[in-house]
Amino acid sequence: MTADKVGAFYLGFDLSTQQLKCLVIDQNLALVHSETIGFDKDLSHYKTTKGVYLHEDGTVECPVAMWLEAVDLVFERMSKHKHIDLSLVRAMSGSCQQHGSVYWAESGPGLLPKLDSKQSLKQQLYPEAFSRNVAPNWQDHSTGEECREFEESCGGAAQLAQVTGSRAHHRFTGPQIMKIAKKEPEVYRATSKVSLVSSFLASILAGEFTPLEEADACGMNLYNIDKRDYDDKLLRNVDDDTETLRSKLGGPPINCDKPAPVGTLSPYFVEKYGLNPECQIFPFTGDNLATICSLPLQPNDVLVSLGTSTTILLVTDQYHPSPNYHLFIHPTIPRHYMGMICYCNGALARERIRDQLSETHDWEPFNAAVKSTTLNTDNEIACYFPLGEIVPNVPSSYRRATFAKSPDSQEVKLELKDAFADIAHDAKNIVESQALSCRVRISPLLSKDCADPSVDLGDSMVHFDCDDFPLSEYKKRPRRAFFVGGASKNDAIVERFAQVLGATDGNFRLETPNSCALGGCYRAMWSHLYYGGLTKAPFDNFLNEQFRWDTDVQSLSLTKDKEWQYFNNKIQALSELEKTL
Ligand SMILES: Nc1ncnc2c1ncn2[C@@H]1O[C@H](COP(=O)(O)OP(=O)(O)O)[C@@H](O)[C@H]1O
Ligand SMILES: O=C(CO)[C@@H](O)[C@H](O)COP(=O)(O)O
Repeated sequence: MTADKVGAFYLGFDLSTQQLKCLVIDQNLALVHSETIGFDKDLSHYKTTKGVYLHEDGTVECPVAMWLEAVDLVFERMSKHKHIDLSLVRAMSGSCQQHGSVYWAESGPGLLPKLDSKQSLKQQLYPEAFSRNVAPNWQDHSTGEECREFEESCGGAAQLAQVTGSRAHHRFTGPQIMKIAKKEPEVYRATSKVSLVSSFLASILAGEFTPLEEADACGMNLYNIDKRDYDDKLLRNVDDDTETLRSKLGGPPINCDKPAPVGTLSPYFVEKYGLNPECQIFPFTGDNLATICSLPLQPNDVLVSLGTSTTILLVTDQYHPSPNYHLFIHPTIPRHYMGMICYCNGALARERIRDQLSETHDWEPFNAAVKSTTLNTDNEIACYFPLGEIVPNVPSSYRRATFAKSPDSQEVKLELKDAFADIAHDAKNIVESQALSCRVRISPLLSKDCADPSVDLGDSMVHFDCDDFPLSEYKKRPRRAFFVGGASKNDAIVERFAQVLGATDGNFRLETPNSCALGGCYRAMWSHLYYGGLTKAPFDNFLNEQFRWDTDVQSLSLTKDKEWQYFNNKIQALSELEKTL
């Protein structure tokens, strides 16, 4: 690239529920250092449990002062590190837990530019700068009433999803602010500005109040994605005076189409920790949105996170909202969205079957069944939901069936079963059906040109979630699939998922506990270079070229067409089976 990059560092933060993490990368995208402040351990005087206060009524919140202390502590530790010259940091960005909100008092934003480096952030900002000492956390589930009102005001869950990318959720910021306006009216009145956790941290670092970032603002149930503006009908759920609320929200969110700094680093950090006064602060976003920036994900690529839950993140140009998943504006690729599908029943459901095959909780018998080519499950389909499921939205349930296609009508007939021949069938079927559920849910989000022209699926209709689809919808295949999370180290599970999803341009596995903070580093670096005219490459091309493919991901085998086509036959059966739930 250019000489300007020589000796440059970029910082990526992640202010999550349990910790504040800061990663340092160099100009070659190599990780140079990582610093973590664990809230329960390093700031134990706040007496949080896993970073939060849990209340009996379902309220979950985090102390804002703890975050201020964590920011000073992370810089203090990094400044003592011999190998990191903080004056070489050119830019910072990062991510934070989504949906959480911080409430500034009238005097709060004005205090930010005047911070004295001889005192701490907490001494100078807390409690005066805030109208509320605690911030609602995404685990809060105390806003059932508010969610109902949000959906009713819009005509229902599907309509709210159409406008904002998601139906109403307890954790989303709109219902949370509504609850505070209703139940703590004096606090709401005393609030001059509301930040998301992401814009709060960006404001602290920039030393001035910073508006919300547009991609993260999609997690509020307040932002009209089509109009790219707050929706007055939805704002009225919180405050009849929508202009007042717009002002509290800090005006229009920061547009993600082109990178621009929200400011340069506050003199507070420059003087106190020896950072560069020209260091740029670029917008911060939500953790999932930053995760897609940690990989060279391009349109129609999919990230499959096989953690406790299964979460699919996907880059799409198709705005096809559903009450069962989320769409957010993409933080770095213009005219694109991030689709996020969360399943409750991932690893724990698989573990139950594993344990029926092995008293010692060994994955080997489970894996042998998943990989078996002789165990015949061709006409079997099943759903395993020990927990109520989000997609499809059903209570805890198990269903097993065999199926047959009637030769004349193309219809699929199910025969429900209490059990299959043995548990090995369940092992194979659970992995296949979890993956098939992902395949049918991501298809409507893939571009039309992802359809495989060599495949004819017929004209039958199927039903998933709130929509009827022609079977031809499922000719689409993602471009590349990236696997992360605990179960991604299991070859049998990953290979089966890869076969069912059918990515055309490769399957990859990566092991990193740092995704969102790393996404912040990459966004900081690309934004700095793009804004300074040092690269013209869009974010996805830039990362695709610069990415450390040799060291940071493992390339898995390509999906064979035949293996993918095998599962075409089970789509109608899954649709019929879900109708029985
Ligand atoms: N070798 C393995 N095979 C299958 N699953 C595994 C394996 N190792 C870990 N897992 C699964 O990974 C899950 C945890 O995933 P992880 O990403 O670490 O958690 P979290 O989502 O809580 O961050 C466990 O519940 C376990 O079922
Ligand atoms: O609510 C969501 C996404 O909608 C969660 O993914 C939180 O954003 C998780 O935050 P962490 O504590 O994991 O950072």
